[in-house]
Amino acid sequence: MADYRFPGEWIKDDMVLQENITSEIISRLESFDMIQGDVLVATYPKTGTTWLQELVWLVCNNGDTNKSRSVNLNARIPYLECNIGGESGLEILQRKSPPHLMMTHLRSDTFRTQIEAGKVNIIIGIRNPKDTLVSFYHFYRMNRNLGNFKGSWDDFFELHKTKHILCGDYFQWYSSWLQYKDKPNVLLVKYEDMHSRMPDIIKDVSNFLGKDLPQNIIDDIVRHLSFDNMSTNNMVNRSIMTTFDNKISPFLRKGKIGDWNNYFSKEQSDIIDKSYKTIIEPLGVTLSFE
Ligand SMILES: Nc1ncnc2c1ncn2[C@@H]1O[C@H](COP(=O)(O)OS(=O)(=O)O)[C@@H](OP(=O)(O)O)[C@H]1O
Repeated sequence: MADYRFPGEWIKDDMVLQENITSEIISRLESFDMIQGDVLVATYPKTGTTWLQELVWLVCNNGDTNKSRSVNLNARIPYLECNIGGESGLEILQRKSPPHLMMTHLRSDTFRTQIEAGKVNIIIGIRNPKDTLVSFYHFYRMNRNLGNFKGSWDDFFELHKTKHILCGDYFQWYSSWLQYKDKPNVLLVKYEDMHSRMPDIIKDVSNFLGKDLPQNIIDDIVRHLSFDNMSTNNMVNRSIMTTFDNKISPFLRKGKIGDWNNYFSKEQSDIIDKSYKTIIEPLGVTLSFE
């Protein structure tokens, strides 16, 4: 098999991070003061981050779909550790007045002090690992920064098995965050629930953040968040990002549950099932795969 591993300088604390995510940004994040009312969306890549960010922003902004259609999502909920266009999400955030809405793909270790202080509201997004990995595989293919990954699905699966994947191993990542899931300032949102009962999820997020939205606004948000609407909305579909080649695979690709059935062998599926049963379920979390 060809060597698809990343260069050594991309590895920090046993986790692969893009080279522009520097140790300096990470140490600044460790000491960043998060205050009452701030909201941190924490997700492993490809678990519905964008979908959840858009939902959270709309809940916090009284369902203002006009504004969300005219301002890029990265400007509304900065991606803390990522350096886009010469500045990190943290720098973008610091120009805004609080309360701060922010997103991270880092494991919880970086934010231990802020989590334990209990002020920031944390929303952890999760999706079943099989669909997550398939989505990640296509993301690697369309991402110019990742050399438009040329390997096969099997090659990609092997990379994940050796944990040599952006943001590290799915299971390790969720072990780090799910230990906090029962804290009062933490809410867990499942991608599959956003599919099956979006109005309830909007209400759960609203209650968690102390917002009370009328039914007509909830209905507007549900419509705005449909896959068809988001795929054609340039403020969320990442079509303006030059690092992504949407012709290879669109950022909003299929948006389905169970697409993994088209990729996984029985052996690959068994490997993921085993980790799911030994790592995720004992943490009190069950996920839908179909
Ligand atoms: N509205 C809506 N409905 C259903 N599914 C949606 C929606 N918005 C985003 N998605 C799907 O989420 C996947 C992208 O995940 P992320 O946003 O976490 O990607 S990233 O980490 O920010 O790069 C990616 O999944 P796949 O289609 O399976 O690749 C997106 O299609």
